[in-house]
Amino acid sequence: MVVLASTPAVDHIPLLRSPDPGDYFSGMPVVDLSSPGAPRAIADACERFGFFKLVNHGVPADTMDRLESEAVRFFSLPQADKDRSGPAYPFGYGSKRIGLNGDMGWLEYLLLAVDSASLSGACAVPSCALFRAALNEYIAAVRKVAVRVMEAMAEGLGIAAVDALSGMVTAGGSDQVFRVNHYPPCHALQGLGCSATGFGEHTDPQLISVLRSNGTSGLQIALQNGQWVSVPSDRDAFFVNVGDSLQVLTNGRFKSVKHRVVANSLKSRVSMIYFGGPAMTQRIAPLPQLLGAGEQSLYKDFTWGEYKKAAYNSRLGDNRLAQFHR
Ligand SMILES: C=C1C[C@]23C[C@@]1(O)CC[C@H]2[C@@]12CC[C@H](O)[C@@](C)(C(=O)O1)[C@H]2[C@@H]3C(=O)O
Ligand SMILES: O=C(O)CCC(=O)C(=O)O
Ligand SMILES: [Fe+2]
Repeated sequence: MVVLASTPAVDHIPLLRSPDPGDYFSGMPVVDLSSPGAPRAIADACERFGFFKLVNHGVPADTMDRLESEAVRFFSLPQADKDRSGPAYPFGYGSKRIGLNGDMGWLEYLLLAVDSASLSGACAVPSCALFRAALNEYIAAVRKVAVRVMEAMAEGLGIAAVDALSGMVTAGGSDQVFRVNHYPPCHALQGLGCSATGFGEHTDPQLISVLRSNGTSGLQIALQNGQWVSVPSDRDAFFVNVGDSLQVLTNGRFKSVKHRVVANSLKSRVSMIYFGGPAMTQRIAPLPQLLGAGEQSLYKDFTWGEYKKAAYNSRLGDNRLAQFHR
């Protein structure tokens, strides 16, 4: 991190040295979901990086574009109108503050509850009918992709029950969240050789996160050796993250990937992310089918409800799983 005499606009936002363009992720696994080799390729990418790019996923470009343009329209509203959709917690519009424990980023966002395959009936935000329709269409589609990916993960891991993982997000009471992030350009830092932190480094607590962004890069992931690399944007693809809970279910075989977003000084970034979490009472422990003879769980026993509570009491960059290690 760099310390600069910052401008008032970015006061309280951590600054990062601009990524070296040479640090683009050249070894990115790209998985074709329509190919017979997808299960093995997905499992391999989750073991090596906890992250991969997904193509040929079958979600029409229109579905993605419609939501993107409705989101852009929403984030262009006057601040007072957007604030009427707040606060962010438990669900709603938020700006710069992330979580409830003092984290800040150069972004604004909508955090939304998902109920089976659409926005939760109780979720009044956003109030615009077109935006809600675009959200519901997109959420239904991305959730299907998440289910297909989790089925492929189970197959790639050699588990006979195809729904061993996906069943956790399709079960009644599963805890699914949807988030739309907008990172405005951070003009104040143009030419200064550093960038504002859009979304600070963290791992996602859930099982799986499926992200789609516009054509503005900014997402970075940490490789297993600790090196940060930038993920080139691709508006036609999804990017899939392994979350903490999936790392535990696989007893550490799949890696929960550390990631962050760096704001661009010239262009806005819009991302939409589906987070697949299980029901609050779901026990999070290594699947017995994955434990070799005599192999013990690396983790203490806990439920998703217990883990979520601990996660929401933690700071963004904390190693949340550490307290659950045996
Ligand atoms: C600082 C925080 C924000 C977060 C809750 C937390 O206390 C730690 C985990 C964060 C995270 C990361 C992934 C998702 O964006 C998110 C919605 C989630 O489930 O966990 C956020 C939380 C948030 O923004 O509220
Ligand atoms: O907005 C992005 O590109 C990623 C944000 C993220 O990691 C998150 O919301 O958990
Ligand atoms: Fe994340």
